[in-house]
Amino acid sequence: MDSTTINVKNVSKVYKIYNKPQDRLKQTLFRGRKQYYHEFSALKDISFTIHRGEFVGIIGQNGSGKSTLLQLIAGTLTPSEGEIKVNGRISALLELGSGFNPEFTGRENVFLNGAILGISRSEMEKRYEDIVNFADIGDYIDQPVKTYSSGMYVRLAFAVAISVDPDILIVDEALAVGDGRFQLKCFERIKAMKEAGTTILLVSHDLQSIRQFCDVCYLFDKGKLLEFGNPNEVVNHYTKVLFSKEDKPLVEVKSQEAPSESFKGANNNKLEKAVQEYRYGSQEGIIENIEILNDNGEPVTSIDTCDQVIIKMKVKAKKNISKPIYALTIKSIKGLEVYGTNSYFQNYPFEPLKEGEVLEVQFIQRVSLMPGNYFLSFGFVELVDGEIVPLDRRYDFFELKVLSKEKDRSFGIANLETNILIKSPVTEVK
Ligand SMILES: Nc1ncnc2c1ncn2[C@@H]1O[C@H](COP(=O)(O)OP(=O)(O)OP(=O)(O)O)[C@@H](O)[C@H]1O
Repeated sequence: MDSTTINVKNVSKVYKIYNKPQDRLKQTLFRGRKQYYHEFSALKDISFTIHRGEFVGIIGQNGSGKSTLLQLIAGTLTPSEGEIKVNGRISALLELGSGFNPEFTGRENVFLNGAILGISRSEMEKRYEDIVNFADIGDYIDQPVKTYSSGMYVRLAFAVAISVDPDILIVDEALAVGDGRFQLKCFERIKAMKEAGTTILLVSHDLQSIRQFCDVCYLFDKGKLLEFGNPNEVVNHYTKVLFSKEDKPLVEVKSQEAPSESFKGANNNKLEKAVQEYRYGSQEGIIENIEILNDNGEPVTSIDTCDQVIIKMKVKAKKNISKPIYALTIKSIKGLEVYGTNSYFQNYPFEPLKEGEVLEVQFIQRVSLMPGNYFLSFGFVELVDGEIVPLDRRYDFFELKVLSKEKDRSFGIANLETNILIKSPVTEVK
């Protein structure tokens, strides 16, 4: 069976922008003899294929075209050029306000949505209790939707969207409106749907969720698909897009051309670098060298859980830097940010650097992490007019192996080293 669920081929979307509402009317009257609008390309020649059961994350800055794309796939917009083929039933949670009639009650909207998706009333009645339980909005279900808070609205919209057994579930940022507990419940449900073969498209500015849940991530910028692939890598690249300025684009440094690469590991062997190291920055200051040493001052690539390491980072200023900041982030192998800190967050006073100056920064770190592999990222940035300017960022530079000390089968990410005391029963005195 063909596993293709969505095929987008050379799709562009052009919006007509009218300066004044009356221009739209004039345009109709003059029937093209004069143009009262200008065109704006929201999506430019986009092509990709999504396969059955994929969990796709879509990211990009405001206005990059994400919602337009989802609406095109959902069929609520038509492309100006190109073709979209969708295989299966789509259930879409697009922007708030779409999908429900505000004058109808929650209950009425549930059945209305079912009908729109071609589900009979009797079938919807069978699902109704589940929907109400998931939404958990109490008596509001019998109130007009226009009286709902945005949180209540999302709860009901999500409950309906998942109840219709879609082949493709599209979620446009809507979850961000719900409270934390509800978001978690939604993600749990989305994961279960994915396991069952549903294809999921999620637009989100929550990069942690994208890293954690998605199989593949698409990055849009100014209407173009910049890249797609491994969520961790694409999210890393996205931070570069976010920090780049029109007048001062940041440089991407490929590992092989990285300046004075002298990273040393155990036995002084040159270490195998984390495959997906991603490096960028203005390069007006560089991270020259990083060493991870154990308590005995020996370079290590693996340590026991809860051991302390000293991470030495050598940086070089290529210009005068008045407010330098030094940063460390630890991520799990699945991309979850376990911990991040920097000298600024820790209120370390700024010590200006002169051009050519070389400095060693030490992160003294107890690694209270459960056994597993973790990525370490490093940053050398500058604060300019209250804004962070990346000089040299080295994401996922190093993969650290944390080993178990004894036969401890505790689980989780943080090793909080609980001591369990079991006391013999206390006999009560009558
Ligand atoms: N109906 C419309 N008419 C004219 N321009 C539009 C219309 N809808 C969207 N646009 C423009 O198209 C561009 C892409 O918008 P879109 O909503 O798809 O971006 P987005 O990536 O979803 O942004 P956000 O993260 O802010 O939701 C924006 O510049 C927006 O102003």
